[in-house]
Amino acid sequence: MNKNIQHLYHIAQKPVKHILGLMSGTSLDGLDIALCSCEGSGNNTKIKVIQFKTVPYNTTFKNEVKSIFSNRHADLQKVCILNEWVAEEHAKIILSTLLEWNVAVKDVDIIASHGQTIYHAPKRLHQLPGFNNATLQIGDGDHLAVKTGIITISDFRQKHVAAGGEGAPLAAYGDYFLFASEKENRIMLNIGGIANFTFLPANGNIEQIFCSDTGPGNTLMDAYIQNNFPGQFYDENAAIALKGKVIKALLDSLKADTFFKTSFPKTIGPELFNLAYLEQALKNANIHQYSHEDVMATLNLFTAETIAEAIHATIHSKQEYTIYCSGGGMHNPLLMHHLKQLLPNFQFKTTNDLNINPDAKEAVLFAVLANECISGNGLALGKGQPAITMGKISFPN
Ligand SMILES: Nc1ncnc2c1ncn2[C@@H]1O[C@H](COP(=O)(O)OP(=O)(O)OP(=O)(O)O)[C@@H](O)[C@H]1O
Ligand SMILES: CC(=O)N[C@H]1[C@@H]2OC[C@@H](O2)[C@@H](O)[C@@H]1O[C@H](C)C(=O)O
Repeated sequence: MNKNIQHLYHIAQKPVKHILGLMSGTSLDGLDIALCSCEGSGNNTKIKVIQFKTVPYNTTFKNEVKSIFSNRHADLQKVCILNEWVAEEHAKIILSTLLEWNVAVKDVDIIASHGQTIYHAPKRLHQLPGFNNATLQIGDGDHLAVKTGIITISDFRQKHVAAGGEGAPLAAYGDYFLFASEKENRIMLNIGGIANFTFLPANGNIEQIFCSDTGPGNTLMDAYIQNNFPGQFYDENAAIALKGKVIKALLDSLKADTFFKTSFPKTIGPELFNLAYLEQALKNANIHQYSHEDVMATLNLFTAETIAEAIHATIHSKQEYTIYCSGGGMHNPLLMHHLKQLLPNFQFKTTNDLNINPDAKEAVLFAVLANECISGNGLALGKGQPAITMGKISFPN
């Protein structure tokens, strides 16, 4: 038997595995690294985050990835080169972080790497007859495995597309295993570049469980800041939005896209929600003069309203639900203020209350998916989400 298969077989049977979950999201702020201990699989999964860190990307990394990110006219040679380069950069970050944590490479069983999405093209976006949903993540797993010496599971989204999904959001699988409760109705709300939520009613009816994007999280706010406030990456503590007034006509125009009327589950990315989208909304609303502060105030409320409306559209009963927040947007005080106003009957907590650091949640999700890939079985959730295990396995030699 190939020694790698033998080694993997051994890992798959370990009562406790150490899995390094990696997420590089649409915000391009940094690489989230969560070292997790995983016990069991499926509904019996128990995860502890032993270490977590977001390693911020330097300007070169951001600029290189931005040159192709959600860009239909990207240079194909650049795409080819970056697929390898992103993995090399991630491998360097992993090795230096393990050193900093004093964790030996041999003590990590598996790397679970999301990679970097560079283009996400569900059918509703590309609308090309005869072509299916498609999504592309770079930072190839083979390079990570060879450079780190650790078995790597990567490219989780392709199987979801192959089995009839849109390749995202995948959070439902991890959210169900880690956070479903028989006592409490839960909504797991992640506000990253794009916002998404998982619906977890306490009735135990797996058919009802799904996860969907709601629209922009921070992506439009971040893009506007980066374009108009040189040197700033995001609206820290909503300092700029708090100085502005909402432009109602712009808000209505931003909300007019058919994405918001499409049924769940659905996904989207900065391929739609970008500065061109904002420009078009300004044009449609006939707005020619405005302050940056007013635009930021409007974008902030736009994010909040589209999240709240998606949650209202899902929950028809009078039952109580608790919203567990995660992702960088939960640190935006104005956004959270709006959400609490718009969803007055909901309790707000964070995944910290469920023992998972909210900034680490997505990296933990990929650790869970890798654990399922080697030790679990496919899971059928509701709304036609495919019953599959996900990820491709790369050996170091
Ligand atoms: N103090 C803060 N004030 C306002 N916004 C903040 C704050 N801290 C973080 N953010 C926002 O959170 C963003 C990062 O969020 P996160 O790391 O969850 O995104 P991501 O993982 O890249 O996204 P995705 O889940 O879409 O892939 C920042 O770009 C910023 O917009
Ligand atoms: C294609 C892609 O990378 N999508 C991401 C993105 O970031 C948030 C949202 O858009 C979500 O759909 C997804 O990530 C999370 C981890 C998911 O699949 O659940």
